Amino acid sequence: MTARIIDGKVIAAELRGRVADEVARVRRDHQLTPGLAVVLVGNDPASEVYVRSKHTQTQAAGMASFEHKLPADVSEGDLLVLIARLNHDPRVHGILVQLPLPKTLHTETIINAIDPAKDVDGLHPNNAGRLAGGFAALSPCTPLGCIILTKSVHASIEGMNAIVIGRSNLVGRPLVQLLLNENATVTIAHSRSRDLAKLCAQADLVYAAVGRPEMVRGDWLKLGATVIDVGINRIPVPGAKPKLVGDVAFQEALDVAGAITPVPGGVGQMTVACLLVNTLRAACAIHGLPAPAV
Ligand SMILES: NC(=O)C1=CN([C@@H]2O[C@H](COP(=O)(O)OP(=O)(O)OC[C@H]3O[C@@H](n4cnc5c(N)ncnc54)[C@H](OP(=O)(O)O)[C@@H]3O)[C@@H](O)[C@H]2O)C=CC1
Ligand SMILES: Nc1nc(=O)c2c([nH]1)NC[C@@H]1CN(c3ccc(C(=O)N[C@@H](CCC(=O)O)C(=O)O)cc3)C=[N+]21
Repeated sequence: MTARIIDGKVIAAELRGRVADEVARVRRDHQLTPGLAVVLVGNDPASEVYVRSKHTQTQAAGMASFEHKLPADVSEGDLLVLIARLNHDPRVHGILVQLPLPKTLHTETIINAIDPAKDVDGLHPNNAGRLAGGFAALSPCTPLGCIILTKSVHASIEGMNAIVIGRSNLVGRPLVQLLLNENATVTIAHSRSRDLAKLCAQADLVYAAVGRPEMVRGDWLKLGATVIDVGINRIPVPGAKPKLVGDVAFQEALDVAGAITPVPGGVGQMTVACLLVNTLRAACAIHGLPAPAV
């Protein structure tokens, strides 16, 4: 059996196209141009690639893009001043502070300072709490992308057994909440879990969000399982640019899974597309417009 490869590039491009159509509509009918501000502290090269692709795609969708690059030694006070300014800027509807922040900054203090209405990462406790309560919220982009990719395979995931490996605030935890909202049966695994292979063997849906290259092996998987690989691991290659690999041993999994996302070209593509969706949604909500049809 060879698994179907879920093409994140195609699905993300289609979603970005729908966002661009809706952006054109709100610009025309409501003179509203959604705007996204991205804050990058320090100059981690991997982060810069991601920030650049967000910038390009935001503009391609007809939205305004604002970039703020701050030195790694910026003070917490200065960063909080910038966030307050973005909170009050009427051109800005989405604020994303790239994580992780340098150790000298207190992440919780920074995230808490973002206006929850502009929190397109869904990390503010207001949004995280709303999601956990099953209420409407801005939800984190990567988990939203994981659900869309899953639904490209299964129209309904009600009653399916899902395992989420990883419990970070950015990925694992909110993904668990979204899966529960879809009526899946969810197992949450993490670094203290015992016998991951046995837990995976039960799962119709496997989500790997760990940050350990190729940790999930092919023989852990149930035959025909749908595998969504969130991991982005950069493996150094002498004399060449680093190779990207996921948290799943892709070649092994191909023989067992029913469908699988590649790295790159899978979840990462959806994260950026969903960021555009969240920015559009935030802009409409802030302006009292009905939720957009994406
Ligand atoms: N494709 C995309 O768009 C995105 C990709 N990523 C990638 O996804 C991966 C995860 O990111 P993120 O959630 O931010 O990472 P974190 O480091 O914040 O969280 C990793 C999670 O994995 C768990 N874990 C660590 N080691 C093991 C192990 N041996 N067995 C089981 N669980 C383990 C940790 O458990 P514990 O809680 O016990 O420490 C933790 O919950 C990374 O590769 C990251 O680059 C991240 C965001 C977006
Ligand atoms: N506040 C915050 N929110 C985030 O959502 C966030 C973050 N901080 N910090 C870093 C992680 C990582 N992340 C990625 C998003 C897209 C790709 C992506 O587009 N990947 C391409 C490849 C890119 C390449 O070639 O380098 C792909 O998988 O096809 C990767 C990684 C978002 N994160």
